[in-house]
Amino acid sequence: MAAEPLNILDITHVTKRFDFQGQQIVALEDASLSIRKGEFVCLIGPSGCGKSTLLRMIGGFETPSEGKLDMWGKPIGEPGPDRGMVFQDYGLFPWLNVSKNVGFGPAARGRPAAEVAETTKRFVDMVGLTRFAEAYPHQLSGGMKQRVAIARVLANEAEVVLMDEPFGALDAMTRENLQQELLEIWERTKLTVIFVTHAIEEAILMADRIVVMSPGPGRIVADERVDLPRPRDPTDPDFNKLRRHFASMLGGHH
Ligand SMILES: Nc1ncnc2c1ncn2[C@@H]1O[C@H](COP(=O)(O)OP(=O)(O)OP(=O)(O)O)[C@@H](O)[C@H]1O
Repeated sequence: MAAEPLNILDITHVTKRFDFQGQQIVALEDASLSIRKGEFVCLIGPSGCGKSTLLRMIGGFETPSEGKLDMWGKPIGEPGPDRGMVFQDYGLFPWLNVSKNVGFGPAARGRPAAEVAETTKRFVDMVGLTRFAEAYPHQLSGGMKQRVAIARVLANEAEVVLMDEPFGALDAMTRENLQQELLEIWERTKLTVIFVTHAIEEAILMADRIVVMSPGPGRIVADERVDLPRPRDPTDPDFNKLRRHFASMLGGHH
C-alpha cells in the first residue's frame, strides 16, 4: 500500500513564464516548497516577485510552464472548493446578501437546504456578522466584506485558504482586528493558510513560516520558521529582531 503523503502541498521546481507584448516574462523560476496540513505560511516580497502567480497556480487558476504542483500527492488541476481564494477586493456577489454569499458554494454543489442553512449560520456567526446576515455587500464596511469572503471560503470546506493581500485595502485598526480573528479561526479550524503580504510585521505576527521572494525573475530566496510563542507581541524585542532580520533580507525593497 502506498504511504500517505506527508504534505498537503508539494510545489516542485515550478517555473511560470508569461508572454507579454512579444516578450517573455519569467514570473517565477524554479520554485520548490512543501507545506504541511495546518501550517500558516506567509509569502513576502516586493511587487512583481511572483507571489500572486504562485498562489494562483496553487488555486488552479494558472498552470506551470515547468515543474509540478501536488495536493495530497495528486496533481492540482482546475480550481476547486478545497482551495479557497480570498482577494484584496473581496470578490463578493453584490446581488446576494451576506447569508447567500456565504451559502453560495454549498448550495451550488447541491447540498440539502437545511444543511446549507446550518453551515451558513455557523460561519456567519463565526466571523461575527450575525446581525448583518441579511445585509448586501454595499451596506458593509471593507472589514465586514472581508469577513464575508473568509466565511464563504470556510463554508465551502476549503482545506487550504489562499489569501492574496487580504487586508491590504483596510485601515490599520480594522486590519489588526481581522488579523486576530483570522488567527483565532485558524487555531480553531486547523486550516492550512497561505497568505501573501508586503508587510513584514503582518507576516511575523501570523506565520509559522515566512517564505521570502525576490523579483526579476521571481524566486524563493528564503524559507524560515517563526518560533515566537503565540499570541505574538510586536513590541517584544525578539519580534523586533525578526523584523530587522527580514527587513535586511528584503534589502532595498523595504
Ligand atoms: N497574466 C500575465 N501576463 C503577463 N505577465 C504577467 C501576468 N501575470 C503576472 N505577470 C507578470 O509576472 C510577474 C509577477 O507577477 P505577480 O503578480 O505574481 O507578482 P506579485 O509578487 O504578486 O506582485 P504584487 O505584490 O505587485 O501583487 C510580474 O512581472 C507581472 O507583470
